[in-house]
Amino acid sequence: MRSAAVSATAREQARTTHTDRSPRRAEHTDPPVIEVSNLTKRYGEVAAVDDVSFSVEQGTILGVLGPNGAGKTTMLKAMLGLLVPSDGTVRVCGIDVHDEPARAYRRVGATLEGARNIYWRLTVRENLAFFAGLAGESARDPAVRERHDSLLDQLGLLDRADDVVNELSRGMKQKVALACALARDVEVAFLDEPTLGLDVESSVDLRRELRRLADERGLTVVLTSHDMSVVEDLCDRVLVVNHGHLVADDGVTSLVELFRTSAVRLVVDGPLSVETERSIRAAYTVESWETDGDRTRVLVALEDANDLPALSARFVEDGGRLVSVNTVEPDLTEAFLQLTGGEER
Ligand SMILES: Nc1ncnc2c1ncn2[C@@H]1O[C@H](COP(=O)(O)OP(=O)(O)OP(=O)(O)O)[C@@H](O)[C@H]1O
Repeated sequence: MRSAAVSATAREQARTTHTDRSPRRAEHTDPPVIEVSNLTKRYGEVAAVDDVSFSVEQGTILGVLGPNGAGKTTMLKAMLGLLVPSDGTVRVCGIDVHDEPARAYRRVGATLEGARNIYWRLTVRENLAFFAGLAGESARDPAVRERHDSLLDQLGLLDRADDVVNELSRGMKQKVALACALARDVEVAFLDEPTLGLDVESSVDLRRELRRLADERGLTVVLTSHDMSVVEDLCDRVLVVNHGHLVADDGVTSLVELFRTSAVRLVVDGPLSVETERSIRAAYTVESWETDGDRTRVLVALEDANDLPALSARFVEDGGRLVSVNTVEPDLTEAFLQLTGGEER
């Protein structure tokens, strides 16, 4: 993966390019399922969420990315009506979540703190029945029972359905929490870090199930994640949040496309004079240059692949030997680092 060294121009480009290019958006004519308008939440001097607006169409899986402390959880809580915003409004299924939280809540499932909100002394199936019951649904209703069985099956929990949650592993508890969020016939699911703590297989099961629910039932999903592979693999659209601001709102492919410039990693053994280094740095965008004994590793941003032979030739003109040349394609992780300034927080 590339460093964020050449990111200034790309970041500027990204900041001025964001908004509304969800591939699904153009296909829809229905009103959006979620409408967030000028949402702001301040804690004293800190604006955890700062004047954020966006809307989400039915059946979209929306990923919310951002470094630690960017404002993702605050945004999710405000969207769920769990905290009072300093400014702005949130409508879910046309209902203002702050004016009518109970009515909005009936349409929504959520997991916010892993498996902490489920009942560890009840069995898996009893938990699902309880959460469905909150919306007036009965687990004796064959349609509800079928939904629960399907969820448990897809998440690999069917054979543990009658076990007390307390006896399950941490990852399984996490999956039960997700099943509970979807136990009612909800239209929107808000999932904070849904794959955290899941093994690879469980994470894949969960992604598959969310995709199925979005495609077959039109479930709209908003999830936060620090796992780029989950977002890249699952989400139709990505919001990138930094310091409470929306810095990007786009499809995964389009976000990666913003940083289309490829990089080339060259490893050279042998001499490389100071003059050669200077002339390469003057002619190309060198992102990193590391020398370790006789070996030099260099990362160069290259706009045009046709420049590669000339670049390689520059590295061997002092008599060195080219050990390897690899192109490095941009991915969502790189796009994220560039959009957020590559900050480790
Ligand atoms: N109850 C609170 N009181 C004061 N400040 C808060 C409170 N909740 C959040 N904050 C601040 O708001 C900012 C955003 O926090 P938030 O938890 O929304 O970030 P996040 O993007 O979810 O982070 P992480 O990825 O670490 O979970 C941070 O600066 C945080 O310290």
